[in-house]
Amino acid sequence: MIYSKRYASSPKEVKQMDTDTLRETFLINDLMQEDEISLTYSHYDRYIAGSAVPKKKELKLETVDLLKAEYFLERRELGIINVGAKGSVSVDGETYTLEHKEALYIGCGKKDVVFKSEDSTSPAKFYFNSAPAHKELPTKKVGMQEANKLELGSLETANHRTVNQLIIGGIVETCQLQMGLTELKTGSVWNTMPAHVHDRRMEIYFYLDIPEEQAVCHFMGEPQETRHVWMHNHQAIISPPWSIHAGSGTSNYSFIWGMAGENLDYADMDIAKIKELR
Ligand SMILES: O=C(O)C(=O)C[C@H](O)C(=O)CO
Ligand SMILES: [Zn+2]
Repeated sequence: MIYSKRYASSPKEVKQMDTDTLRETFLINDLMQEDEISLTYSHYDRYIAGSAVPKKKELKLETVDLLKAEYFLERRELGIINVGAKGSVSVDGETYTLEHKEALYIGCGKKDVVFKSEDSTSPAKFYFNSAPAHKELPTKKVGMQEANKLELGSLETANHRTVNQLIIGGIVETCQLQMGLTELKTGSVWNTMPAHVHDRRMEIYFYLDIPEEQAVCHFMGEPQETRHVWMHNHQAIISPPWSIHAGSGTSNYSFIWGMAGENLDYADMDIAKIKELR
């Protein structure tokens, strides 16, 4: 298992950071390694982002010492989205097949979570997020057809996109986790514009579908004190609750957003006016 921990930083601290420090503190660039589970534990809302790519062998989600738990989901819930080829997740012996871009929610209390690929020449690539949970809730699979879809932006402002809300109230009951997958239309490059903050929830963006040789410039920081981090395919970035999180690509792309914190209200955002960004 590849495992790391990230501390929380204050706006004052982030203001002083150079490129390397900013990347070490917020960028997650060890995801999607074959036959490995990678985990990053953030002190923001004790959120975990990780991946599992079972190529030659099945991968079991084991607990880590930091959790001081008998098993990974003893006090946590888990959301998984498959960004690779067909695979399955077995949850205490029950198997859920996940096609490309299908999601699975697993409530706390499940002891045995095992990731498998259908075909080792074309493995499944599972991206997952986990947050502390206070009660057991049913496991549920959600396909892209079941997603709650928001059509946002326009081609004129280069931000026409579909926000597919997958693990969200009304579709799946969770304790504090929300996850979804946003896809930008051809010709649109800006996600989450106008940008926002939500002091009540932290968030992590995981970028995917970025073509080879292209990249996304992710913007973070307080709305009047922004910084940027260049992102490549299958990298993720932690957004503190006080930070904007938005990006512009050199082509269109997709990203998975996941968040947790004080509430489960997706629409609870404080918009940062474009003209007031600095
Ligand atoms: O493109 C968007 O807009 C998003 O996908 C926004 C995220 O869902 C988000 O930041 C939710 O807080
Ligand atoms: Zn957000």
